[in-house]
Amino acid sequence: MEISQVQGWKIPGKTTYRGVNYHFQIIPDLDIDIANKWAVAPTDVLIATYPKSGTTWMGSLVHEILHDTTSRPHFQPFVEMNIGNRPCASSMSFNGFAHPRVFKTHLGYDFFEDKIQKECLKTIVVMRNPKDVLVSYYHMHKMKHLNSFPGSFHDFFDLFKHKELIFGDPFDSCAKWWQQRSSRNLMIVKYEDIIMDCTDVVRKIANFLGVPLTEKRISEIVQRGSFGAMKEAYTSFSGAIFSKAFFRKGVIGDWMNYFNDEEVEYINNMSKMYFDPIGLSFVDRPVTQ
Ligand SMILES: Nc1ncnc2c1ncn2[C@@H]1O[C@H](COP(=O)(O)OS(=O)(=O)O)[C@@H](OP(=O)(O)O)[C@H]1O
Repeated sequence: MEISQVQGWKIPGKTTYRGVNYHFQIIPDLDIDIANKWAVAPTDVLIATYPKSGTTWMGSLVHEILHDTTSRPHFQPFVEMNIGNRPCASSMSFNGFAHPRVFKTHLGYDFFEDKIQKECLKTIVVMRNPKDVLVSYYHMHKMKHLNSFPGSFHDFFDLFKHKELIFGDPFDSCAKWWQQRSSRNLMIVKYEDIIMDCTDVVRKIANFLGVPLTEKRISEIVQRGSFGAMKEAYTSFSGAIFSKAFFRKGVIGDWMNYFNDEEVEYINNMSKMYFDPIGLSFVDRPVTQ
């Protein structure tokens, strides 16, 4: 399929702001209001990601660390958009949630700079290797709620090359967050590290959030955060279709089943350009331990 044909495909309600595409559910006064409406409480936590990088997973781990709950699944509101029937945080003026409140966002660092640097908003950023992100994002676009993207993975890759993806370019997003990695209130976690050693990641997050956890509780959180356990909980609550959007394969390296040689070369060059100079790298193949 030609890219021109795929470009005829309509991203539902696409709106563009400062050269980046956003989704229709995003509130229109995006530029000023989202962060401004938010009176940050000292215990608030923001989980920031480029889509398909492990947002739901981190949301669940953080919720369990903070709230010590046994009920599931947990849904944290997105700052900028409604998911299903759940209102976005800004439409509720960030009130009405149990403290400590946990919010999610796919927006970039620029939107939250003041909140993080001046108001000490604790922020956990999850990043994932962009190759697997693109494959996961492609599968999400195949779904009905994103107008069932009609093209192949290669067509989707072209949208990425043309900087047409919703929420912009994964390289831009990761590079901007990574450059802030020494900020006191910011913690960056790589999806691949959670896969490889979830216990260590849970311990570090608990430490960052100032929550003491017993070893028993840590292992419970890790077990409840496993792909199988989470998928089961979400499927029984929301049905298989919804659950498939957020729990598809959950592995490192699925990109190898989709990328052609040119795409591998293109994306490796992007990594050289964006990530090498700032010392950011990702594991992008399964690691045998
Ligand atoms: N517990 C656990 N373990 C391993 N992997 C997991 C887990 N939970 C979610 N996932 C994988 O994360 C991908 C979805 O990312 P997001 O939650 O960020 O999606 S979204 O942006 O909120 O739509 C999606 O990746 P892919 O499987 O590659 O599509 C999910 O399967």
